[in-house]
Amino acid sequence: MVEDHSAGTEYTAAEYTGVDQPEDKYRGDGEPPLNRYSLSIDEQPGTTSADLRPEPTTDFRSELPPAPTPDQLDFLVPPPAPRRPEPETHLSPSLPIPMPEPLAPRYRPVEETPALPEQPTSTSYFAPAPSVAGAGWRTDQTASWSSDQHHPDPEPEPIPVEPAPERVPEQLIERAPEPAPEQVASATPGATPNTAPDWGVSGGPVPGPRRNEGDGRAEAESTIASDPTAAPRVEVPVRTEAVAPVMDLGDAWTRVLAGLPPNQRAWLTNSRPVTLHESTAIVAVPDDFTRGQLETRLRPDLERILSESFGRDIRIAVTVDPSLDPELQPQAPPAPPVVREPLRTEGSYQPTIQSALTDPDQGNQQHYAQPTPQPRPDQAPPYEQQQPAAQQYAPQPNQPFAQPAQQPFGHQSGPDSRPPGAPAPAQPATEAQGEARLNPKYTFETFVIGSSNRFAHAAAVAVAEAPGKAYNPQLIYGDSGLGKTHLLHAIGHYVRSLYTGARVRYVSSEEFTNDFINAIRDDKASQFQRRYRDVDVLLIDDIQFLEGKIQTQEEFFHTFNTLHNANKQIVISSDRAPKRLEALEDRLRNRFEWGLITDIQPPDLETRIAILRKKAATERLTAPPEVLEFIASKVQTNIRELEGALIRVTAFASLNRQPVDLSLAEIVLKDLIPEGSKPEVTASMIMGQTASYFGLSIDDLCGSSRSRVLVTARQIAMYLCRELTDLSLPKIGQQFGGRDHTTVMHAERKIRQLMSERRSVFNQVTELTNRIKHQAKQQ
Ligand SMILES: Nc1ncnc2c1ncn2[C@@H]1O[C@H](COP(=O)(O)OP(=O)(O)OP(=O)(O)O)[C@@H](O)[C@H]1O
Repeated sequence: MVEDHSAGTEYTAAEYTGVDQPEDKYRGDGEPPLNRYSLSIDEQPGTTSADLRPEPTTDFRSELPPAPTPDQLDFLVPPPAPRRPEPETHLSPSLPIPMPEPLAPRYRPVEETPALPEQPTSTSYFAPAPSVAGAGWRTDQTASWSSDQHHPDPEPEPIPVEPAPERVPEQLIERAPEPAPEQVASATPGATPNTAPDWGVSGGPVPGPRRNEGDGRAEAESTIASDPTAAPRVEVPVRTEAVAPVMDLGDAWTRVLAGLPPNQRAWLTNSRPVTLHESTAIVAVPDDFTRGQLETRLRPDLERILSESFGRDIRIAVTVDPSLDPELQPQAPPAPPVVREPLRTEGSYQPTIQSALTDPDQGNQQHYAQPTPQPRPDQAPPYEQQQPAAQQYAPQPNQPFAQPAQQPFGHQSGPDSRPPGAPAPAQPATEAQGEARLNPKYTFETFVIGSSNRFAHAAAVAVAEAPGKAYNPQLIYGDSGLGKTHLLHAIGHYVRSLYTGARVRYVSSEEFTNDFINAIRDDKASQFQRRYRDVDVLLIDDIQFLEGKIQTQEEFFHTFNTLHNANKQIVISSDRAPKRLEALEDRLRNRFEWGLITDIQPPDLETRIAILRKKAATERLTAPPEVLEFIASKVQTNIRELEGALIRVTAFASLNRQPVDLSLAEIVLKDLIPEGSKPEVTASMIMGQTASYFGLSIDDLCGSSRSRVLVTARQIAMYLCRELTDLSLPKIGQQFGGRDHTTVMHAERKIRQLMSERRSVFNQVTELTNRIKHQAKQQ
């Protein structure tokens, strides 16, 4: 069954082929023959939202959230009301989806939840959590902020080693019996030996609770240490006999430089320590590649030396500051597009996706034009600033999910402390739009429903209609390219169209991580918290990216709790079911299972055809039905790849000034989709083939050179990774020297565009695809 909400009705065979054809029931047990445009329906026109509920026999999948254990509820203050009765959380595939209930908060609404600033600051990274089972910081030395995705390069590129600025005498590092007097003096400027400064330790036992000295900071370690029930810490030995503790990150950094072997120290040539916040040392590096090296290869040694220097556990967080790159400085254009720079906090805050979509150098903004014709000024502003959401995305009357009318979003109690029914605080439309950061193309109207995504879609609609009430959180998982991001954005648009002033924020987990690091670095904790906690709906994409990032998980845990306690909606996407997110903390995974988990499966043939048809219409690509069906029959698992195939076919026709027909499509797709089982293509195959095709090295592809040939080669390789592998954007970015995911997004768009404009690029992509697939088949 395939539905298209853009017209408020479903696709019918007649609509698709232009002739009247009898409706055909979707069989569900196989795919219809190719010579039949059997976009069958089983619903009648005039469908309402109730019709979006899945039929009892559809193959949607849900996971039954387990009942919470008492310790999961302990942290809630006030103690939670009894959890919702079973039927509401334990969905059975054989039941229709329960539609949102008017008042079904999971927990008794907090009477007067204090506004955020008054909240006990001990519920966040910036002030540690109360002592809760499982809520303490992990202190084992293997804990790290970075993903466990290691960069594949075996060794760093040889970089001329510069002498360390100040070499600390060997004996101070290894076994100095007593701190050298001058060392102590420099390490504790203005401090008496007995004074425990904010960050430091005196070398004695771990101090007891020592909190809130007026600046909102906290010592998580102290909290844990004072809690006799806390898990034993894996201590970095406080080597007061061997190493004089330092109080200053600069001094500690000097020891780091002195203590590393030359090949490792080379990576720090242009790096600089920024600040020490609690147990986290922020280090700035010039580029993402170096960041990758620090986060993977150098991390153990860096953290060991820093921990020894301070006499307590120190972890590093690495941030990118391109101004540290001496090569880039003279070439910097007046207003360079920030592609690889992660999110910054206040002031220089750059919504990464926004910049990628709207930056003239980063692709075609028209590409993201609102698909539904909108009255637009000649000079269209960035999409976030186009119109108030209520006008822009107001659902059409015949849309089945257009049930609630526009209403203020403020009827729930929570940290915003708005009285029930009070209108939302005045919020400039442009600001609200910018905050949400939604791609206007990803709406429910442009989302094609089939049996593979019906449940996820229906739940998403329900969540958008009753945020914080229907299912909270909602978690959507599925393989790459199946529409998770699309659904998240669609929820955001729809909420904003239904509730005036609703504060919606979309963020990828990678951006959340970068934002968090930068907030610590810049001491902008409260802005960070406001950004993610003062929202009505938080949409967080690709949560698997948080795996292994212990402190970001910690912060997200508190963000989640704050929002959930206030009945604010959280929607999460993941490439796996929560149970399989092994490197996420249990308490987070448990919380993900509180709400509703829906998966998205690869679409069936009918849905694929409908998606192609929709894509062709929105991109104004002309392709006859038999070509769409041919493409849909060839590309079966990934919708992004499906769209890519359509683009290749139409680009080829456009370059050759030929009509798009079946024979042309066969030629173009012959090598793109080989017969038989799909060979597994890996990123390293793509990078290897691309490098040799262009006469480059893999290091060139990963490096920072921006020569024209290199940029094109790199972008083609990224495009092919996106099209031929299941790797997510951040993972592809990692492969290419730790680049930001927006760089990959940009590359994908750029190559799609260039393929239809430049024959050379089209040929290069085609030839490379052939070579890569050929190699994959051999293996
Ligand atoms: N049901 C659908 N109807 C229309 N377009 C779809 C549908 N599902 C996916 N798409 C399109 O496929 C492309 C990939 O989807 P999306 O980016 O949402 O996938 P994803 O699951 O988030 O992938 P990843 O995990 O790799 O980020 C997008 O252009 C999206 O609009």
